[in-house]
Amino acid sequence: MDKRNAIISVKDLVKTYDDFTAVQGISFEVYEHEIFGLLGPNGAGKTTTLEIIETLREKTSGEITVNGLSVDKDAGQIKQIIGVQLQAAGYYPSLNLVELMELFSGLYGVDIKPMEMLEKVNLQDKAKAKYKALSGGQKQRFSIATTLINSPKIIFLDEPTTGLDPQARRNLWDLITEIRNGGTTVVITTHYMDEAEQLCDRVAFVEHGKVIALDSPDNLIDNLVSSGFERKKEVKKANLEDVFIHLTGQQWREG
Ligand SMILES: Nc1ncnc2c1ncn2[C@@H]1O[C@H](COP(=O)(O)OP(=O)(O)OP(=O)(O)O)[C@@H](O)[C@H]1O
Repeated sequence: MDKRNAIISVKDLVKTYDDFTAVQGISFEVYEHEIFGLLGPNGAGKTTTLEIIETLREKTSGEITVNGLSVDKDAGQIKQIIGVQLQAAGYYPSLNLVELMELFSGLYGVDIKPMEMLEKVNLQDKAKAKYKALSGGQKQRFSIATTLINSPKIIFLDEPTTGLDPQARRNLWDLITEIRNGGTTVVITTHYMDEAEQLCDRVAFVEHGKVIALDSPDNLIDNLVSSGFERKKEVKKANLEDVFIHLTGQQWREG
């Protein structure tokens, strides 16, 4: 197989906060056009790692390139080719979604059609709504739309489905997959292993600031099984989440 093209390369990344080392020499590559998951317990160092790659946080040491650009020398250029979810606090309460899109595109210095951006995330019917009037899933979709404003090569999604119901989560998985299929590389963090299994092409498990495993979900599961691991309880063909989806349907919820 041809070697895949690495769009992000992280080598020996270290981050210390005073005398605490949050990231202890992490190395990994993210390939172009994949959905790459950073998984691990609370406090493992995932957000710190993402924010350093996004050039939003200083590293202590290590080498990082994004599309061949160095975070040390080319932070401005990196910002132009990545999409990052903005903090909800930036969504001025008196503006509607179209106006917010216009505001953000102005900040990025790009000319976009707000309705087209909202259509991408199926929020065209909410164009005149204020952000605070959206449901949790709609807020996340809007936030993902804002990452796409500058037509980025890579988007970073930090726990995009936390707090959402099973339908809204699955809808977001479809959306994230569509974005990837459109040619954008996606880096995501999540605490949901079913999500990582469904969505991610490859995942890195981070624990105490180190990568302890990195592979496709399939390979990681197969390796565990071949080591002799067996689930204690026999798995049913469906789970309670399947019941939820079966009962309530899969369509977008606009209520
Ligand atoms: N600005 C900071 N100053 C000091 N310590 C920090 C700072 N930011 C993060 N940390 C610490 O670094 C460690 C890693 O935090 P980080 O937010 O990267 O973890 P995470 O893997 O994203 O966790 P979670 O899954 O809870 O979001 C934690 O112990 C955290 O308390």
